[in-house]
Amino acid sequence: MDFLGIINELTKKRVEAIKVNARAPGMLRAIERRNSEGYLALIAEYKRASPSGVIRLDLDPWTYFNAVGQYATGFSVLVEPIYFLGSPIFVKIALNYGKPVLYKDFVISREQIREAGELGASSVLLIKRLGGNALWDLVDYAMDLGLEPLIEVDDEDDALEIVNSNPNVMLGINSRDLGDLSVSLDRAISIIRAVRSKANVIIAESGVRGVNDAVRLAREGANAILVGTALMRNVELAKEFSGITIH
Ligand SMILES: O=C(O)c1ccccc1NCC(=O)[C@H](O)[C@H](O)COP(=O)(O)O
Repeated sequence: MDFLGIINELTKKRVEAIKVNARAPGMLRAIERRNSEGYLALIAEYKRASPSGVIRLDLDPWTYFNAVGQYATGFSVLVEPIYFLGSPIFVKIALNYGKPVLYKDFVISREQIREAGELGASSVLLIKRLGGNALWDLVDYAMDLGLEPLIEVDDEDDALEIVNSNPNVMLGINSRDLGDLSVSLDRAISIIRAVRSKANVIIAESGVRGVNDAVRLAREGANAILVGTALMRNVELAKEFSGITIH
């Protein structure tokens, strides 16, 4: 098939996605359900690039979601267009698979949360260090729109502040320091240990390279792992990640 034939087929699929008008199922309940079955929940992230560079451009969203969908509890979709080569259309495409969908951006405004709701996402990422004093207003606004906030932290003090303020929210613990972009699973595990007795649901984000990393996080009390790079590079890992038990 020549390029025009290929792009014509892809464009037809994209147009179909644009027509989708649906709300994805809830992320929190899906994680709790997977945990009740005795397994760590996997949130598979569609991530084409990052500030470190291009990850994968030859893996279209349909191929990715088809490959990981049967093993993932939910999807995370980057919509940030500059560093991550993301797009809101990827959220619409993810809706086709009947799974919860996390709208992933650097959210600083109600307009972005409104976009997440209009697209049909289940959940929206709110980064504690980015939200600052507006964080709880953004949390309330998201919940008013029927979205589940995932509040992300990368240090122990912020994690404790969140779980002491609202233990019922989903807490994302990022092993990536959003200041210097260093990644440390040990730091994430230290934060998990500090809050696991108080947190409702802990999602360990970033730096999961393989099964051993995921098993460590499960043993320390993570309810879910959010994996991007490793899955974009090898979608076969989804099956392995989905079979990790929690204690
Ligand atoms: O992924 C990055 O390099 C990054 C840099 C700066 C801010 C945020 C960044 N990532 C966003 C994420 O939260 C990750 O995409 C997600 O946790 C998956 O991480 P990974 O499995 O390590 O790709």
